[in-house]
Amino acid sequence: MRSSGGNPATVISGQRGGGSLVSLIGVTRTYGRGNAAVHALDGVTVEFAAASFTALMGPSGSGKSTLLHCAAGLDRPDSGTVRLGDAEFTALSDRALLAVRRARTAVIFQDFNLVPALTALDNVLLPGRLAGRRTDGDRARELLADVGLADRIGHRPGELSGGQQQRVAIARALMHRPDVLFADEPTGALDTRGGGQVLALLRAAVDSRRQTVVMVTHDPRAAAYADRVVFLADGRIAGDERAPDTERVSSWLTRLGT
Ligand SMILES: Nc1ncnc2c1ncn2[C@@H]1O[C@H](COP(=O)(O)OP(=O)(O)OP(=O)(O)O)[C@@H](O)[C@H]1O
Repeated sequence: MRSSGGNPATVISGQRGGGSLVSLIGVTRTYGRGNAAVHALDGVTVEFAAASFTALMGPSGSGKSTLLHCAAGLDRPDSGTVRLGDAEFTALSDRALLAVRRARTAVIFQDFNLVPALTALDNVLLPGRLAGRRTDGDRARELLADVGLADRIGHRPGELSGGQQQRVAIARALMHRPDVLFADEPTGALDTRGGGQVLALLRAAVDSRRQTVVMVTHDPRAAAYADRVVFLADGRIAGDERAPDTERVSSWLTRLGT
């Protein structure tokens, strides 16, 4: 086990796969001011290697979602640096950041974020249409088949189970071949079977497509699909576990008071 108190000089690197793809150095994010200030991230330094699967865990309010959002460029830190490859998010204009995010990242949320009026196929095609990219229906159908939904492409979200909806969201996320998939409790609303299918797809994105996955989860069984678990407590890195298993992750969480 290794840990860092968030010292910017100590970069916790994500081994496995290639070198570091995503890095945060000395990142702080504070909400509110004065006595009401909440230090959601308090000097976090961490790297995520290319083609690796990392789970972010920790007690409620420890800063997991804030870290994910800063790493994904959805939120801007107050200080510190966030990089994706050679793109320094913290130095980019909003417009340039959006362009990098659209090209190289995808985000999967707990509540799927599908458009209820659109079919599975049209949901998968929508981000490309909004970004003005060429529509590739064959690829969308292929991805829906890959996630086990070949016979559901014409169904709307309301006609699909939670697990099926999340698999549509994964097909949508994979459409533009992102380097990094950020997932915020992607199995939080699913039963064990549906959650297992989603986690297997995220694992396959890393193993077969060489993509990088960073996932917030509260579930030690979900974390066991990852190569590594980074633990947060009070906005700081509290631990870093390689090749995690359910038991070790659970004992970490007990120690952190979860
Ligand atoms: N928009 C906001 N305004 C004010 N405070 C916020 C905001 N977003 C997050 N916070 C606070 O920052 C801290 C970290 O929040 P964050 O959502 O990152 O934690 P988390 O570990 O993901 O929690 P959970 O497991 O409950 O989802 C919390 O104390 C939270 O209340």
